[in-house]
Amino acid sequence: MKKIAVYVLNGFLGSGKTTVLLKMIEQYKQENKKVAVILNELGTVNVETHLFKDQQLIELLNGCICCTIQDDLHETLKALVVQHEKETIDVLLIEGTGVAHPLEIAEVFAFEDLEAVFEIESIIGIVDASHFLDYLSIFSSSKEIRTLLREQVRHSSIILLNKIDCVDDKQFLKIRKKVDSLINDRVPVMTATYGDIHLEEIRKKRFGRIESLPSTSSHPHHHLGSHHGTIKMVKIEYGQMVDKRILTTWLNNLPKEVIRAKGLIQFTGDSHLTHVQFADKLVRYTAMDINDERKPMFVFIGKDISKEMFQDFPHRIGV
Ligand SMILES: Nc1nc2c(ncn2[C@@H]2O[C@H](COP(=O)(O)OP(=O)(O)OP(=O)(O)O)[C@@H](O)[C@H]2O)c(=O)[nH]1
Repeated sequence: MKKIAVYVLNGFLGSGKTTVLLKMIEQYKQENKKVAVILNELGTVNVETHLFKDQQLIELLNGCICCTIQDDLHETLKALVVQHEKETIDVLLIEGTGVAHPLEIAEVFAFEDLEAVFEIESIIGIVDASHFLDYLSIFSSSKEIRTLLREQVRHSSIILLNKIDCVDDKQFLKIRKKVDSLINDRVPVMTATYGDIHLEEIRKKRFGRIESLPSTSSHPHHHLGSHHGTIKMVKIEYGQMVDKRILTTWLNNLPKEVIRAKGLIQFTGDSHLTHVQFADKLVRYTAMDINDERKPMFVFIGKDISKEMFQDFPHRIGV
């Protein structure tokens, strides 16, 4: 039986994992490949299911598959093995949470029952070129986040510097130098804007067997414990229409502990929902299909955040 090729997409919050994932799915579809996707979210909800129309999507929610719900990943993979026996799955794409440790995802594949069926082709470490250096600065981030960022880069087998459109040549060289200092020279570094990578390039640069992934052998079943213990997700459900200008101002003034936010919102006067993204300190809106009838909601991800911090959310932006 042909093995299922596995790609783990890893990278910090908002770095562009979903963007890259969608580009990869699109290309595999053009090649008529059967793709399975596992998407992991820290919280109880995935705001972005509408982006995966006509795609088998397995959502693992409410924890990190690299630690707290690693068993769920194992069970999901076992179910995929059963599915693979009936209809061949060519590729499995796994998107970790923005705070996942890549090796702890990869180590699940070392179980004997899975090793025979899956082959990790690459751990793609997606780096947000627009904010990587900022996040690594002691003035902007906690030690915990800085350590996690370095670990995510160190344990990737391909680095993808995304959001290249947001940096000039000088900044790019600085980021490249920093990334190079964290990886060994066997690890290829690619660049992308909105995840515009070509599968052919990714395939050429793959590492192949899990044993040869950087540092895997020096990390045998060793958990990093609290590497993202204080990163929390808070969900807010919101029934009213929202004024766009007020929401934008509110998001732009969120406390710095909030690293990422995403949501579905109905703006005043609209009959459709809008997908709201707050990443790398920028707010982006995308109008959604009028037939999407999900309830408006918002999730916030950040260090030591709590629901109380957002208690006045509806009063502030409701009209
Ligand atoms: N300017 C710019 N924006 C980008 C690029 N790639 C992604 N984005 C935007 O950055 C935001 C975050 O991208 P996602 O793909 O959702 O990031 P993610 O890593 O999946 O985020 P998490 O859900 O936090 O894990 C979205 O609004 C994207 O449209 C890029 O190359 N350039």
